[in-house]
Amino acid sequence: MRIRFTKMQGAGNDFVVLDETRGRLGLSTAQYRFLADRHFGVGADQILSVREAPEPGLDFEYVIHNADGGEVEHCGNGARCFVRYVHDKGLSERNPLRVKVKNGVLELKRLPDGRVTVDMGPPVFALPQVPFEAKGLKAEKLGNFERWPLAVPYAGDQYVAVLSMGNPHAVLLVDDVDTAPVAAWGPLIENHERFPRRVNAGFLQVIDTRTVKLRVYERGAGETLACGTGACAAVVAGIRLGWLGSRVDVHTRGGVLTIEWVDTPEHDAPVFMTGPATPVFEGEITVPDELNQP
Ligand SMILES: N[C@H](CCC[C@H](N)C(=O)O)C(=O)O
Repeated sequence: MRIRFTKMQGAGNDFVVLDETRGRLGLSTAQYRFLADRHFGVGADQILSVREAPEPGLDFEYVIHNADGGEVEHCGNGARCFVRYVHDKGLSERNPLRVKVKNGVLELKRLPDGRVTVDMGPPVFALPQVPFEAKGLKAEKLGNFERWPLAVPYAGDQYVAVLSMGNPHAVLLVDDVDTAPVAAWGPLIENHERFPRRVNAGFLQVIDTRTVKLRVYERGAGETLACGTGACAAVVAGIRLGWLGSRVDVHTRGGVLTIEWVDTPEHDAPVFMTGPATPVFEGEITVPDELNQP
């Protein structure tokens, strides 16, 4: 199958974007994996599909697949690229856009300077909704949050903050992101048995109450240069743990994301993320039909 795509990146987190507003491509997991492959395909952390809105009052549906081909609930950097793509392709002039994702609706607003602010919705802390299995563990209370001792093979118990931004996150505090064991511990945390649907592992270094550095070993993609939902999860955790203020610049290896969240007694305010969204190139590629097994 011959398909057209647009390559985009948001703070170095890179995407293949597909226009499915005029019909579904019907790609299989193996075909998504092919598109993301950096040697045999286009190469990307995630594949983003732009689809017709499933119901009135919404502008589009936004569907995300990780580089491993699995469909996921959310992608923050991708959401910024989504609105840039829709406007550049003339699919809509509305700003902000309201788009349906797996677990909710996002509002995407392009700013005059070209950056995009996304209303990422509220964080979710209920462990069964992350999901995280805490049975038999004793949490460490800190600020108005808790951290859980995660047994990391060969590294002992590592305390992580656990929450969801629609997708699951485990946030670990480190002294220095540049020397943190991201490559070694990332896959061990991603595939930890206490996360039944795996997890994105964030390595957070606090510089001051308004500034952090972050590396994320992403579920289904490995370490990326930036992770939007990971930045949101890290800042929300840092605020609740008492380390951060309500507006934080997150320095990732691919750029800076600004996250804003006002903690309230119910902890259910929406998280706002602002950052870049950049088209890189247009292309066409033949996706092997023999990969189209269910
Ligand atoms: N790997 C993530 C999806 C992409 C998230 C990330 N690229 C972002 O910008 O939020 C997951 O499996 O939940």
